[in-house]
Amino acid sequence: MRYAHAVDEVRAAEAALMARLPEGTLMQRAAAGLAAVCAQLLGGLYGSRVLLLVGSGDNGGDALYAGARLARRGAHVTAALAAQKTHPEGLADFRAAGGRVLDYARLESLLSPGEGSAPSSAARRAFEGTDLVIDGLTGIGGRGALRGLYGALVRALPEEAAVVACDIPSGVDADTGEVADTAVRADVTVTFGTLKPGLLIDPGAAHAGVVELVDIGLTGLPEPAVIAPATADVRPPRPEAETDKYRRGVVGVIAGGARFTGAALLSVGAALRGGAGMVRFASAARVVALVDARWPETVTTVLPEAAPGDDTEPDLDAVGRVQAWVVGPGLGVDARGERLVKATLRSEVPVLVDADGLTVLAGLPAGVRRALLDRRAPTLLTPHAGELSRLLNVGRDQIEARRLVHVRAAAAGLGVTVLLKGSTTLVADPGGQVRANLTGTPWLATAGSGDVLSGLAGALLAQGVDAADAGAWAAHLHGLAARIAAAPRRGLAPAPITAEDVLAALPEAFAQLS
Ligand SMILES: NC(=O)C1=CN([C@@H]2O[C@H](COP(=O)(O)OP(=O)(O)OC[C@H]3O[C@@H](n4cnc5c(N)ncnc54)[C@H](O)[C@@H]3O)[C@@H](O)[C@H]2O)[C@@H](O)CC1
Ligand SMILES: [K+]
Repeated sequence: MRYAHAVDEVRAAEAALMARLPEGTLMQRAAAGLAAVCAQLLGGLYGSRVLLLVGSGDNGGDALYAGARLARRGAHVTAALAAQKTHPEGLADFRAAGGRVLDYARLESLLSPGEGSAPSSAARRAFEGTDLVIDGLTGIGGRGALRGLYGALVRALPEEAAVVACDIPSGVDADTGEVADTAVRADVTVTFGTLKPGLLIDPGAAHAGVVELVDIGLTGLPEPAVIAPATADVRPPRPEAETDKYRRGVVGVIAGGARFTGAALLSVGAALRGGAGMVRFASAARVVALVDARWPETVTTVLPEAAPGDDTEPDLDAVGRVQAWVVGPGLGVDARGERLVKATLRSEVPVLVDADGLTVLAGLPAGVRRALLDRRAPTLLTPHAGELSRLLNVGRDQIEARRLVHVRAAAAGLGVTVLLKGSTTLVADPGGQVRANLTGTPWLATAGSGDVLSGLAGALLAQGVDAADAGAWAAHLHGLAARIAAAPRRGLAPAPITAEDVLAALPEAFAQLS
């Protein structure tokens, strides 16, 4: 499990600790950890060329002290001072260790653009041959787009050098993972005390590379703002010898309609492979026939079409007893879809609403929606950014840029658990805790993969897993399955996959759980 804390929480814990320790102790601990990771990456330090990017705050101080440690062990270290004033004691130590300083004025002239925003050839020449860059421009104090020389410096970095970010890649918002404009792309981020949410959530996570946590002795941190389960933390119930199919959990899937049938097939398949004892499926006759043919182990029910104008609630009792409902994939957003979404939400078992089911919810008057979602049993909504945009009435771009903020707002505002799909899938509880999934892969961005996720999470809900774990564990397994499908053998380059491939790889993903 990886834990991340918000910046305010880190600062409060650091302040309490600093008050008890001699001045500068924490920074020395941070710098020692940073230097150790850099030394390991470089292999031999002697004669290696290291470039420090030094900003105006303590993040720059960490980089200067770490640079001094590397210089004392024989590395050629240059500090590019991107601010007029940098950490004075750190700079003095760096100079005393024999470090070379590229001061602000010199850096400014090196970076003064030739054409457009491309780095000047002078900067390229100056940085040529660098083995390793240590990014100490901004850490948890960074706000908004990189200003002054920072952005130009980051854009002028030599491509061949390894990049180690100090605490968080500069340009990434530590609390949200937002990247306003330019941000450092690190191979490794060495972070101190605890992870920051921006290291776990895209787009920030994609800039962080491998995240190494250095213990600086922080204690008294509150409950983490974001947690990221590891594979060992994913523990779906295992059937025991005496478990029968009903006790393992029965999932009811209501999916597919006049236009879409594939979504129903994928969702049912994933529910079957997700460990449920039985899957019941209900839909229009045409979809039921397809499900019967593809998944004969499913118990199916044809839902009669309502006559125009007839808004009596569908009889879900006719489908049989279930321990959780999955409603929405390919359902359609017409009156039929609306009646089915309402009927499942009025039941007393956990409900997962996905895809068209979410669009239906978004279209309901707020009061009706609130009443439907005010239920005792767990409710899990699984939107992608577009569906969440409709639910929150916020632009899709806004959601993509600030995923953490919006998934939390949705869970708190709707009073249910919300799983936001995307490059980093996030699952938020109404209470504010968020789980981030680290197994995602861009190969998952393929039609139908969300239908697989909904069936899988539904199967976990039916087995009694709570909504936040069901969402997070399903996302984890789904990501593992996609990776297995994309690169089935070690050493193979990943290849494009379909949702069917993800479905087929689910048993192997389960096999990786301890
Ligand atoms: N507080 C502590 O106890 C410890 C802090 N440590 C380091 O200190 C860092 C936090 O230091 P600070 O609070 O000084 O903050 P930072 O060094 O992260 O950044 C703050 C400085 O950067 C400038 N700045 C912010 N956003 C900018 C932008 N977009 N463009 C250009 N300039 C920008 C601000 O004006 C300010 O001068 C941590 O990330 C960590 O690296 C470590 O030494 C461990 C101990
Ligand atoms: K940094």
